[in-house]
Amino acid sequence: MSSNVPSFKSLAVTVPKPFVYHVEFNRPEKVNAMNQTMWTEIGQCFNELSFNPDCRVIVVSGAGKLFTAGIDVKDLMRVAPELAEAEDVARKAKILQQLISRFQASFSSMEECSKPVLAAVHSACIGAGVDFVSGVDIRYCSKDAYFQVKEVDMGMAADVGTLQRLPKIIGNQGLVRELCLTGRKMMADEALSQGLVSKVFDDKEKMMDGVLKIAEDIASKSPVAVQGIKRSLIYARDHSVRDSLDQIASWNQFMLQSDDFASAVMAQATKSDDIEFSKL
Ligand SMILES: CC/C=C\C=C\CC(=O)SCCNC(=O)CCNC(=O)[C@H](O)C(C)(C)COP(=O)(O)OP(=O)(O)OC[C@H]1O[C@@H](n2cnc3c(N)ncnc32)[C@H](O)[C@@H]1OP(=O)(O)O
Repeated sequence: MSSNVPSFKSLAVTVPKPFVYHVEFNRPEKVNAMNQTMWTEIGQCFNELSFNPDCRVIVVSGAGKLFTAGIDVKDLMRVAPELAEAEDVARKAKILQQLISRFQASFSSMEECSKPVLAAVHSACIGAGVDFVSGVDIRYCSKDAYFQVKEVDMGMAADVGTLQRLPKIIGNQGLVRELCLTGRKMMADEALSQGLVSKVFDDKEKMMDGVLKIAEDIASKSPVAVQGIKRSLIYARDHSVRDSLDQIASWNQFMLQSDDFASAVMAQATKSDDIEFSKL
């Protein structure tokens, strides 16, 4: 295995295609429930891959029978004694503030990662799983998949991304509220028709083949173009059109001077598809 492939306890990282990194949630015996180790490692993984020049695209999936059962509730309960010992509401709140901020930073790392992140979901994607997929660039699933914003059944408002990002992915605001307020399962066909996922595959095997092909296609493009597109789309989501036009003008005043632009324009003009871009 190349030294440029990070190694973790709760995530399995491989390189199935040139420049395509596959990150697998790897606690199959606990249906990929997210314990403290996994929350920490998710942040470390995407921060590391963001600056890894051998990585151009990242595909995330779950090992075993389902994508993820959400937060590891047993692990979460370990915070209870610490809270009980804290003197008063201000001290208890500080402990929770730190925990929530750490988890939020972990799930913002996919968005902050300069490389596109594609999620391939099979079977269940529950609770924190929906927070996670709301933070990636493109979602795919298999026919047996469902998405469940389960936090309401735990007596809490989701706090690591779903309520902030899902309404910007699904256009139907009433539907977002219904999903979050009832905790009902959104099945694959509904996820497709409402734009949460881009494609539904017959089964996990076909999904992984299909998603890796899409990732390979993206990885064959200029990394200057791909990283610029990701950054600018996220910027445009959060800013006005005017500000976003300024952002891309500032970006491209540098990036249009790159070798990638010159060689891609030449390849288009000469109808050549034999083009290799430097690592970024
Ligand atoms: C600051 C807070 C930040 C984030 C908060 C996020 C909130 C959420 O994520 S809410 C969602 C919480 N998750 C759930 O409610 C799901 C609970 N699990 C299930 O409903 C089921 O396990 C299942 C996903 C439907 C799968 O069922 P099945 O296939 O029958 O497997 P099981 O036998 O139930 O599970 C196998 C094994 O995994 C353990 N496990 C399952 N889910 C969790 C979990 N969320 N946390 C910890 N452990 C979990 C289960 O106990 C089994 O373990 P054994 O040791 O084999 O008993």
